[in-house]
Amino acid sequence: MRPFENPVIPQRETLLAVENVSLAFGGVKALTDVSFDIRKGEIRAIIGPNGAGKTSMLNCINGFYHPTHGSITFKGEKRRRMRPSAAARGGIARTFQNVALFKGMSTLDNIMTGRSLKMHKGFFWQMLRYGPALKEEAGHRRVVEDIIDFLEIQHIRRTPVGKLPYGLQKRVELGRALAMEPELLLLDEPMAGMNLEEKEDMSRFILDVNQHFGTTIALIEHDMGVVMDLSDRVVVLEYGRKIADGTPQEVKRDEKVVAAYLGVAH
Ligand SMILES: Nc1ncnc2c1ncn2[C@@H]1O[C@H](COP(=O)(O)OP(=O)(O)OP(=O)(O)O)[C@@H](O)[C@H]1O
Repeated sequence: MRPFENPVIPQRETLLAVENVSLAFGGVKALTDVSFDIRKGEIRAIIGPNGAGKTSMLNCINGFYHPTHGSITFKGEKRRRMRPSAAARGGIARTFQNVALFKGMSTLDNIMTGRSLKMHKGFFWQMLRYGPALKEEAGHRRVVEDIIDFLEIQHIRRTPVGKLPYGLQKRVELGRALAMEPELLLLDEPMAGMNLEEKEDMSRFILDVNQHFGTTIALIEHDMGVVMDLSDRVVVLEYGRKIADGTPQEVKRDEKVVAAYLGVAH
């Protein structure tokens, strides 16, 4: 049993609340009146068949898209519109369905880019390698080296990420998101394209991030085994609408969920 499910632990506070969110692209309704919450410290899965609106929902949460209707409240602050940079500064980091890294740069430098929002001495001073900027950079490097140790990728710290196998690129992307020291980490299909061993490694890192750093995690995942093993609660979308919400066990038994997945290959 995941610690979160222990009945003696009182219900955790809400970190993020999605309320009646709708999103349309012209005539296409990507999301219709979706509400759910993410509690502090939990792993929350967002699942559903292809085109259900999962990525659109993550994009609303981190400010890439602005809901046509509804609102998102993060740490008690309700926002109709939020820019991705403001979301990142506020503590929301994400990874993408297709790895989005600087392919020619090393693992170390890619993860270092995750620290840019934390840098007080601006780019200009960093370029001049001005004293205080150098001292600050050393501090950021220590954080990045800790993340590299944590993710067990010391052996590839100097390798350009474009030369790495896909599974390791996904791990570096996780490292870059962790470098932001997020309160809420959004993972868009973190296991996509991975073999079984890579999936097991990634699952272990996701659980470790959640348990050791207390990071709240929302993840989109198609592999049901992974969803059932990792998540505390699951929200299910179909055609842009929420059709179920509950523990993995509850959701698995839900007739609407079973029907939504019948005949859908995942
Ligand atoms: N930028 C966009 N412009 C137009 N339509 C879009 C855009 N982004 C998403 N959509 C549409 O919104 C709907 C939801 O798409 P979304 O990518 O959020 O689904 P998903 O559940 O993440 O799918 P998948 O599992 O295939 O990644 C789809 O009909 C999609 O075609």
